[in-house]
Amino acid sequence: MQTEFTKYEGAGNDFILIDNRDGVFTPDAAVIARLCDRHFGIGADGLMTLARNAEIDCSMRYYNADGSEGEMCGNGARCFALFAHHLGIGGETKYFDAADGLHTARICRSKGSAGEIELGMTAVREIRTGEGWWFLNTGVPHYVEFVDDLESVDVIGRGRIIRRDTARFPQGTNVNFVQVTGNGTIRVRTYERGVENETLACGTGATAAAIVTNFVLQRRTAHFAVSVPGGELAVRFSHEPETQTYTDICLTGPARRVFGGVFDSENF
Ligand SMILES: N[C@H](CCC[C@H](N)C(=O)O)C(=O)O
Repeated sequence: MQTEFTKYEGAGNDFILIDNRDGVFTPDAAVIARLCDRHFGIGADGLMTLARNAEIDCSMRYYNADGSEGEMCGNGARCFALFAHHLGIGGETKYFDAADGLHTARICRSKGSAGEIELGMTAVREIRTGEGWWFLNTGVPHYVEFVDDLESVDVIGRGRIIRRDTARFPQGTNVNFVQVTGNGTIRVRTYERGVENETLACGTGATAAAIVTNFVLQRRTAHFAVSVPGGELAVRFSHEPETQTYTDICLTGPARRVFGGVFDSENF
């Protein structure tokens, strides 16, 4: 069977998008892992399907490069919204759900294959802290640790160990190292669940890092410029210091269609 796909990237976090409104594509972990393989497949950090939804514009499902399902992906969801836009689905603001809940995505700018998208995130859950680390769920689980020099961190080596530390993080966790570079500016490097290499950006990770920075430094700053290896993201939110609640969280950043093609399922 021939399946059409489109490749997108958001700040260098790259994805295979499949329009599955006809429901013909059946996600299978081994097939997804093969499609995401950079030598034997198309190559990507993850794969997303777009399905019909009777109440809202559409539904997104996200799979990591190893074929495991993730509840949400920030960079992926911006790419997903632009993909929906390119397919002519919905208005300027898209309404869709992911496994973590409902999302809105406003297409702030769209020109040719590229766009700027403001994505509404679900409310933060499970903030907790340990010695020198923080943990929270911004759609998917995130570990956050502050460092003085981001360049010298062994992101893959340390990330691999922390990611699978199920004694502390029962569902596993994405791992973020954060350097504060100014008031409202941070740099982040992430090692994700379900991907073997360091990704160039992680949207839910950038969001988690901005929230923890606010939480730890007890600042009123609720606007963060987040620099990641693959580009620049922005995170803003409403913060209630008395109860430490974070709501109306928005992640803004780029998304771009890179190329499209067809694969033959029999080969995967
Ligand atoms: N790249 C992502 C996160 C993917 C989710 C994932 N790695 C997991 O927790 O399973 C992002 O931009 O938010």
